[in-house]
Amino acid sequence: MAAAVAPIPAHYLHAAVTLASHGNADSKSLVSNLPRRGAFLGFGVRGRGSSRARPMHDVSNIQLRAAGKWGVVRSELLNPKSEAGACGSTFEDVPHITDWLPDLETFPNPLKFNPAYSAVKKYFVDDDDFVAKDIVVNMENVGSGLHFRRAGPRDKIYFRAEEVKACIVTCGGLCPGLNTVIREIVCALWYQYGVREIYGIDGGYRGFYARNTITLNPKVVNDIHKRGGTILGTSRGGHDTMKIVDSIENRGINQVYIIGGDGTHKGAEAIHEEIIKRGLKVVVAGIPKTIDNDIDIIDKSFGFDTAVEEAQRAINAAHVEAESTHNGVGVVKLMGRYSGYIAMYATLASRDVEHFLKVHKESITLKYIDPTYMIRAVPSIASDNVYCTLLAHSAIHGAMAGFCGFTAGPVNNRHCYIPISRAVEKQRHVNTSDRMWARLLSSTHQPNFLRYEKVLEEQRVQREKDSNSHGVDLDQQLPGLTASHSLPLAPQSTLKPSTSNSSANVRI
Ligand SMILES: Nc1ncnc2c1ncn2[C@@H]1O[C@H](COP(=O)(O)OP(=O)(O)OP(=O)(O)O)[C@@H](O)[C@H]1O
Ligand SMILES: O=P(O)(O)OC[C@H]1O[C@](O)(CO)[C@@H](O)[C@@H]1O
Repeated sequence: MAAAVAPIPAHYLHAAVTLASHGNADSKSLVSNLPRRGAFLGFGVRGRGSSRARPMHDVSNIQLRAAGKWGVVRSELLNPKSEAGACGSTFEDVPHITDWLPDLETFPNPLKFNPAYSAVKKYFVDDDDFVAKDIVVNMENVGSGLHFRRAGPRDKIYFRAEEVKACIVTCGGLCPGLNTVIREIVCALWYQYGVREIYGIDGGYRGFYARNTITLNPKVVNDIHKRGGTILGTSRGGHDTMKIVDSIENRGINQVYIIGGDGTHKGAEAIHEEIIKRGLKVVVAGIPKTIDNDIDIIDKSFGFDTAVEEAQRAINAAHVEAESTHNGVGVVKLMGRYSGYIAMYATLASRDVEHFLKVHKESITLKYIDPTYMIRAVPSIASDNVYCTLLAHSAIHGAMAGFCGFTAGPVNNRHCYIPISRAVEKQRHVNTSDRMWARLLSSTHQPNFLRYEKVLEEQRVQREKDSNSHGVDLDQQLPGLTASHSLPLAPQSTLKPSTSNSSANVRI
């Protein structure tokens, strides 16, 4: 039985190669202990509405109380509303429809009269609640760092049910859970806020001006969460800001729910800015979707857990194939673009990996499995379904409360409204110098690929210890690799069959 390589450092992470399994998970917790004593947070921040500054005792859910009055710098409507608070804290707020339409009427949130929700103690979120991006603190910097507006229903809303005309669009690649988000936006608008006009945009951004809309209601979406894909269709390209906003204006749409990845969100930001320029009473709400998990700030994107779960099936198959053959090697290709998270988590979850291709100058039997499109086309698993529900609810509560130009998502497990510009500022990718990577290497008994010279040195020492007892020349383990390479997959070209799900005999 031969062994194989995984994971591969971030910039190479597209394929995970699997084989022999190792146990020995590193169970160290990533999160350091939070201080037990209460921390007094008295911030001088501005919030919507006003309340007294109070001490807070739970730094994992910091609720920042406003000390001053709300104010908007109208000349800077298109920039993120960033506020500096005490202790080096920054409050990155999202736009609000009153920023450009200051005299809008407000209405009581109908959830007050909803039998399910009215029983909940303190159901409405305080307007001046924020969530800390970094919750691991030491006593000297408690409360510092970035904070985002907490998501959730507000007691006052800016839309009457009968005036709402909402639309939903899905863009970019497929991702498990898309249909669940669509379903929950429709059902929550319908049942929680009494909205009756909800439309689906057919086939991504270009559907705004090139296609007819699809009428959505709870009956139409009832079972769609059990299916993969998106009932609305999706596409890449076709973003024409002017045409899209013309279509929004002409159709009288006033709530736009945009589900997509970073490209989609850049498009959403452009639509939001054009809406402000035209002074329309229209809110744009983003729901981050990416199987790659590369959207920064939020804890995790929906569909990711489903993708990792589904990847296990391919990895298991590769493992069985490899184990059943003399010198068997299984190679599994996984999606992830430049981020590498699916490969990393799938590898860590399965541990079906061994770190080297040992060179015995004999044939290996290589089985290559490409499950990429299968992984993103499946329906979402239970945990993703629940997550999608919360995302959809966060988005509609935010839109009904007049927030806009935001994307909704969990930050340290608390749902927030994040300015789109901030969410797409940079793409996240696997960090090969953080604890998770170290955990992965240790759990799968792999060397630190980034310090190749050191690895070679360690091997040399090991070889001396082994005193040639195995008859393996370790100098030949990684043929063709120079110290500048970080990826010990020298025979990569031979490991890359042209067809998917193929098998090959490779001599190395
Ligand atoms: N910079 C941009 N400005 C405006 N629109 C954009 C921009 N980048 C991408 N878009 C639009 O967003 C849509 C989706 O973009 P893209 O294909 O990059 O997928 P994505 O949203 O990043 O999702 P995925 O994670 O699946 O790749 C396309 O319709 C594209 O035209
Ligand atoms: O749908 P397409 O155009 O084949 O794109 C595939 C890409 O889309 C994603 O699934 C999502 O961005 C990537 O992981 C993958 O590289």
